[in-house]
Amino acid sequence: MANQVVLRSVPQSLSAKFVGSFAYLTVKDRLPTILTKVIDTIHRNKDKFFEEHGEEGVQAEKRAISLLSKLRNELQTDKPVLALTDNVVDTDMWNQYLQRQQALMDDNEPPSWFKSPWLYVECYMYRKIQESLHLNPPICDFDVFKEAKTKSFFESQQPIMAICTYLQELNKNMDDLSETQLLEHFLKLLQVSLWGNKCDLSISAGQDNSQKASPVDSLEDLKPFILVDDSNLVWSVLTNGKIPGGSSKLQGRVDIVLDNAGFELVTDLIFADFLVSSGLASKVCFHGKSMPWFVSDTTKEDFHWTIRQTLAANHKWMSKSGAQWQCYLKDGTWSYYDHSFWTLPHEFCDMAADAPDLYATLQKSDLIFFKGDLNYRKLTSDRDWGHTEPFEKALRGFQPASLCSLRTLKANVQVGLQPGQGENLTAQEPTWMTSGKYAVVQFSSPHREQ
Ligand SMILES: O=P(O)(O)OC[C@@]1(O)O[C@H](CO)[C@@H](O)[C@@H]1O
Ligand SMILES: [Mn+2]
Repeated sequence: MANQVVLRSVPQSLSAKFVGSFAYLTVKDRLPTILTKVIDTIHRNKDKFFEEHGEEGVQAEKRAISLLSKLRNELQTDKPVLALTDNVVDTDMWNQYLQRQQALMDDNEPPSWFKSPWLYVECYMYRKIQESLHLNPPICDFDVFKEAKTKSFFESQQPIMAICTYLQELNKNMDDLSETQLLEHFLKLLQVSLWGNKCDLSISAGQDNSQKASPVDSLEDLKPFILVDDSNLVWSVLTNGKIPGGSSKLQGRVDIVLDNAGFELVTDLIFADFLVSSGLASKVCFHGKSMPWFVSDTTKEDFHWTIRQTLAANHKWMSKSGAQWQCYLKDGTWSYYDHSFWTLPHEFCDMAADAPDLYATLQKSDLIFFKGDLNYRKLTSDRDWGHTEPFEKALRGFQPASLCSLRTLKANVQVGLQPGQGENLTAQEPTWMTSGKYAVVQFSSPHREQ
């Protein structure tokens, strides 16, 4: 009974079926463009495939491109979404999900690109890119987005140096900090990690070669764009409910569900370093993607590559930071995990039932940070919620531990706002939900008293 009431009160999924919506424009314009870039990347790497696998590599390249061109055509002409055929670890999960989507369709129509939920078809596109490679074994490990991720890391060297310098200076003085100073630094580094999610991948972009292009310097100007700021509740968890002046640190386990590689990943590593070196946390578990995903998302390879590059940098504080991070990984203070659930199309409220092992892992955490926009869409089931609906309600029972979303807005779902706040923003700036200019630090806890 109660379940039926909950089901009926869930708003509909965002979808390209709403012509003119952001979902519609993404499926119509952005996804085919991404597919075209993927095809181009594979083609440009033809010589590499030949060098590595001979003629077989070239044939694999041709077949993969042909599958991807077919996919792009199916997308653009709103053809049915097809079952996967690559027989790998998550294939059955995807095909079962397709059946679930089928059951949701009116008049027994097949799920399709413009009629099904946006979250589903967008995730499906990235999984289909992977299928086109899985079906062509010599090139199945090729990361079609690697070049873009690498470029974004190298283009952000200036702010990366600045933030590593900030971290190392802070670490030197950590023992002398008062609780109030610790809180100040915590807020700064949390916000650096938050704005690291901005779509251009670099907070200091456009300030060209200025030496003082530190992400920390921009924070004050960015504050008005944080629409919900629950940082005090996050701090409260990390200090066992003590406000500044007290001296109780959680020293527990923090999990970070990562989003993008490049500059954002570095800001997450910096934040994680601070949490450990300040004693606020004793352990940090990172969660990344087990396949190339949404162009810039972090895979295991990206994670370790980034740390190696930071260590190898010709910059004292960057290099010191990288060395410290290697040590944290070696001694188990930090650990990296991936799980196929993160690259499934499921809303996170499905996790307890569909990936109970991952849910149980997260339940062991004291505080989980979810980075970025896609994680927010999955937390809130990517539905058309009213802006004043409570975050807890949109989570629909997903509550493995205290959690905090650090997200810049790049899709039109936003809950937990004050009455009138969303309407005012819409009146002033119609694209406020998709421009990446605004952000939220949104917290929820199973132990929350209010
Ligand atoms: O999760 P992220 O990296 O912050 O953003 C992912 C994203 O770029 O992809 C989708 C649009 O195609 C949106 O959810 C969002 O804008
Ligand atoms: Mn991403």
